[in-house]
Amino acid sequence: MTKLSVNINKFATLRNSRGGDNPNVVKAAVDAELFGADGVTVHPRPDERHIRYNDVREIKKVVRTEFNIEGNCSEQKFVDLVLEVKPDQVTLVPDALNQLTSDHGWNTIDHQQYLKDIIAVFKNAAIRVSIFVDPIVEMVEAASTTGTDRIELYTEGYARNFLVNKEQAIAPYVAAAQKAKELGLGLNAGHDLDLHNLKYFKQHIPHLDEVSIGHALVCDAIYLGYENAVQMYKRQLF
Ligand SMILES: CC(=O)[C@@H](O)[C@H](O)COP(=O)(O)O
Ligand SMILES: NCC(=O)COP(=O)(O)O
Repeated sequence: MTKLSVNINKFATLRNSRGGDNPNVVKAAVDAELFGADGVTVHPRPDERHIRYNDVREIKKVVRTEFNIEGNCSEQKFVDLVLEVKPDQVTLVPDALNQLTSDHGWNTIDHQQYLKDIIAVFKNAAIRVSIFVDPIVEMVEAASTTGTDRIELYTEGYARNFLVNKEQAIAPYVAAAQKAKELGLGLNAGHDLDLHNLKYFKQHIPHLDEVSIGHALVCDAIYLGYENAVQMYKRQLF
């Protein structure tokens, strides 16, 4: 079974646009689970432009499935938050400061020692670790030496190329996923997955543990309703 973790960052973006508490992000987490999600993801950024650090603490209190916190571990504030909140999973993403959204995976070869050290910090706190990587076999191989439990394949390239040539788009992901399986790494995926491209991804990579989806799911929820949107995404994963 591939789990659907709903990324609720975009609820926070909407809330912050008016400065009040509508929509409430804790309710967005509770409802994601109520509507069938298998997990909740948040990605706090240093400027707190969407999910705030304090939201993460409040959301942790209500999540009954799996809580995944993504972010940049070069920020000590992020490391401290994760160690305090103790989610089920932390996903380490090599974002630059003020980046609009995540746009690349780790260079697991150049940053191998750094990753080993920081992953050990989270593993010592009994938090499962996943690292964000591009679909490159060599990066997956080096990831497997860092002590990470899982990798998350960065799927923006897949989503973009899917519209042009889906066979070509999926090919590097199949190769990276096979390598991860061979090396005993768990496998997550995310970024720009949507109702058009998700089923094909899952069909070609059946041993996928989890997808985290936010932007497209929240956009679909505007037209379809939140409950419908969550359930439609779930159905793509059967
Ligand atoms: C790592 C990743 O792909 C997601 O966390 C995505 O970047 C969402 O972050 P934003 O909501 O800030 O775009
Ligand atoms: N890890 C990816 C994620 O949480 C959501 O990415 P997106 O669906 O908002 O592009």
